[in-house]
Amino acid sequence: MEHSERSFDSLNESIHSLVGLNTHLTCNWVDSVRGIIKALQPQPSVGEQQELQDDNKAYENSNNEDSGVAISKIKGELQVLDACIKKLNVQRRQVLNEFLDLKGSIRVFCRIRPFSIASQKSVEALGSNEVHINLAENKSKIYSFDKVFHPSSSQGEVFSEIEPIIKSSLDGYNACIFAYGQTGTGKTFTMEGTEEFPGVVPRAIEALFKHAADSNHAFLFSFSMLEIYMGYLKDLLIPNSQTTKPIFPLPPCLSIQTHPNGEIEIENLVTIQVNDLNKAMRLYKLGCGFRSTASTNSNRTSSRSHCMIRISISSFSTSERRRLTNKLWMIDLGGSERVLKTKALGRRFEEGKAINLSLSSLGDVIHALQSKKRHIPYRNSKLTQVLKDSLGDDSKTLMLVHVSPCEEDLCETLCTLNFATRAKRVQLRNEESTELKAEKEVALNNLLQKVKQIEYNHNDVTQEIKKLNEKLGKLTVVSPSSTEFVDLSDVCIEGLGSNMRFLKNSVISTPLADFPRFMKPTACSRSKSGNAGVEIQALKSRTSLPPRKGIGSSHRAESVAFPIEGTSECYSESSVSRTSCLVGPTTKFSADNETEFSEDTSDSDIKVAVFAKQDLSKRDSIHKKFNLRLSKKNHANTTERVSTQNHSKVDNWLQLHKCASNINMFTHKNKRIVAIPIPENKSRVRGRIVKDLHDEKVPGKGLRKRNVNHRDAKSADMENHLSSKLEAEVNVSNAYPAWNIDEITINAYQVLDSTTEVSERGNFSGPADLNDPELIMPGIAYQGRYYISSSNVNSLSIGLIESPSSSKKISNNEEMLEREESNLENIQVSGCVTAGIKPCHFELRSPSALSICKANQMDYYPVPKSRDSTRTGGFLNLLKPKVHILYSSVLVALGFASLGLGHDFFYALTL
Ligand SMILES: Nc1ncnc2c1ncn2[C@@H]1O[C@H](COP(=O)(O)OP(=O)(O)OP(=O)(O)O)[C@@H](O)[C@H]1O
Repeated sequence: MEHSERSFDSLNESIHSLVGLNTHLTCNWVDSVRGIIKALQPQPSVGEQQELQDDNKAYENSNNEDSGVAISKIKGELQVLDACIKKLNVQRRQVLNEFLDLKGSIRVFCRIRPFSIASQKSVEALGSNEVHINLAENKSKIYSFDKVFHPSSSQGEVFSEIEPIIKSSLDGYNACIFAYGQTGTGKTFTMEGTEEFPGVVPRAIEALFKHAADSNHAFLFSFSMLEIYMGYLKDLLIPNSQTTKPIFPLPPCLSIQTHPNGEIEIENLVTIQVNDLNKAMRLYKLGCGFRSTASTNSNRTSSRSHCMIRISISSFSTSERRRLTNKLWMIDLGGSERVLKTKALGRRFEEGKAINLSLSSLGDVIHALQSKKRHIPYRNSKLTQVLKDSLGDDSKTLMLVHVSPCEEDLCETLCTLNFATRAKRVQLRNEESTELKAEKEVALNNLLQKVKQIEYNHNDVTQEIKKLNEKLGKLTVVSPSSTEFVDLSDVCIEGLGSNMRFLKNSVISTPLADFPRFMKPTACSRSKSGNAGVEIQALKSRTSLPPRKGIGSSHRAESVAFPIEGTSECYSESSVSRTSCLVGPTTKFSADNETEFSEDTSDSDIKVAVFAKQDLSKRDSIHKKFNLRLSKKNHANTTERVSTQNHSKVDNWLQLHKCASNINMFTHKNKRIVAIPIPENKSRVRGRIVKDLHDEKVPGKGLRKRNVNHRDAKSADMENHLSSKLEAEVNVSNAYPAWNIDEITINAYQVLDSTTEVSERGNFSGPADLNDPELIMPGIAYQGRYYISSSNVNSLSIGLIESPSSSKKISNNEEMLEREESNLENIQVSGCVTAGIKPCHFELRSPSALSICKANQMDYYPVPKSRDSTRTGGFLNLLKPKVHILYSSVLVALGFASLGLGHDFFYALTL
């Protein structure tokens, strides 16, 4: 009370201050206001306070009880609804499957390209199922298809017919969508489309993400893209030689492997997990950019290969899916063409031949499948080998046949329709009775209605579940959805594991001896293509591997996938060497080291990889390292983290391509030489960063240091890169006498791969191989012969180190010193490299990098550069004063002639 009285005493003062009369608000003022407010509230007595606390407790308890009941009630309802959803999913899958089966497991659609006015029309669509062909004046033929698209049909209409197959693929069925047809009839337009009219592939990707989001299951999509060009598989997510700036070393070749359970995997194919539509689209565009296309007589941008997009879908609700992981293939086949008509020559001719051959093999396979033949000739082409597990009874196949309406293409149109006839027993109009047709139509309609009804119910139930989850979220601190997530996280672990089934399967111990000899390897298959760079690594590492006999138990793996440090989460099936070249020196794996191949070259395309136990554990640990295990706790966060991880990884992959596009490549005598860009502002020298030295004047020495920019490096490399065995003899001599060289260093570099060079260049600038004392030459050594013999060396650099007076280190593989122009001609370093039995000699104008790049380039000799150029430089220097005198004399003569000034004046000018 006393307190309140005191407060009231100061009320007057406080009110003054409140209305602004008191300009300085002091602590006292604040206290007094607080006191007034407190005093105005009636203070409960001790008894009252106790009562209030009891009331609160009781209220809280009753509240807790109520909410507890409500929560358990909602949970019960959720369980019922969940069961209902599962039931609906199963029903939908069954009905959709029935519907697709009735339509035929191999369905053929026909799309007629818009008519060009210049020619006569001979092909027309009749209704939505028939194509009418005018053969001659009184002759015509009608073909029936599952669906015929008129020339005016939109991309959306086409896709709406394809969408059930996309849905079916989410149910775990393997599916193949082909675009087949004569060249220039619109296959690429249908599949890829344009910005304005997106085709089947972008729409399918979008639909996959949409349906996956609508469903209550977690899906995992992995994206791969390859092409079959002239019978060779090429990864379209890796730049290749067809594109302007390929990476180096060449990516390892792709090979087709058959799992004992019949599944097909493509070894070394880059597979990237995509969690988001945009990223998937970006990858798709990236792949499209690397396709082999060329201008032909029939099409300005003719696809010269089969382009194959594979989306692997994994989901974790095992009971409702046909498979845990299934594949959706979308294939833009190369255009069939009559070589005589297209008048293709040379390479175009070969490409056309290869395309026609593989198309014919595809026709054979589909025909054999349709006729239920015992032997299906999958092995006749790479295309059918790759699709072996996705073509067949248990898969959905859709052939989108494209025809031209023009009369001049009639012959090709008939060929295309004959192909379609083989693919599906396309009946001529009268062969199928109208009654039968009508019955089928009714049945199809009924099934379609059923599917729609089920989907409608499904949506209702999903909405209900969402509402209940929201309610539950409000009632509980720990969101009920997190419990859902916990379940999901379990599934995720299972699913991820299953997606990477190779790891699980790999646990099945299979003694090496169990494999027949023909499954083993081959020097030939290894050296087949693209593995030259890897080969060195393989050879090197082989020494460190335990002898083969010692491998007691090894593990069979159909494919191996693991995420790569610092790059995309790319599941490169067995693509260990490829990925290591993307990652850097720390992640060194080589498939070749770890894989047993077949020795039968004819069987080298289909092989079973056998991995050593220790390697699997290595990969396993990588899986762990990269958080592929999701913890139950904080799953919501984890999911988010995983998804952002994936996103960033796709970004990394795309980023990597940007880097790769900066890698320049040029050829000399059919050998590939790579010049890798050096960052302009800084470069690493022996582990420390050296600032840009461009045009920096070194006091007192008259020297200019500069970083070798990319162009310089390129030209220098071009001229100085030598072939070699990994044995080199270097003779450094004739150094410029005025340059007090104290030390000559010869550094051997172990260039692992292009990425290593790009990112870790500095780390390799030390004397690399490093235990060899001959590699570093201390003391004065103007001349000498040094022998470098090491299997680990694939790049050398000569460096000259100045006397302690200047104590400037002036060389590095990346950093060259050049004299002032006037001195350039005097600096010479000559080297001699023994390449096999043929020694070759070269000279460098400056003490720049001398690189010996790559093995297996025995016949590659340097272009002598320096002698000519230095001579030219020296000659010019000699000429200079004479030219000057000549010039002055002319001036003098002109002066006399025109101005008539005195002789002495002009003479002085010449001095
Ligand atoms: N339905 C269509 N609507 C509009 N333009 C089309 C349609 N079909 C094809 N075209 C156009 O015809 C040209 C050739 O098409 P496209 O390149 O897709 O043929 P293709 O069958 O893939 O040929 P190739 O087998 O030689 O690769 C393109 O310019 C394309 O835009």
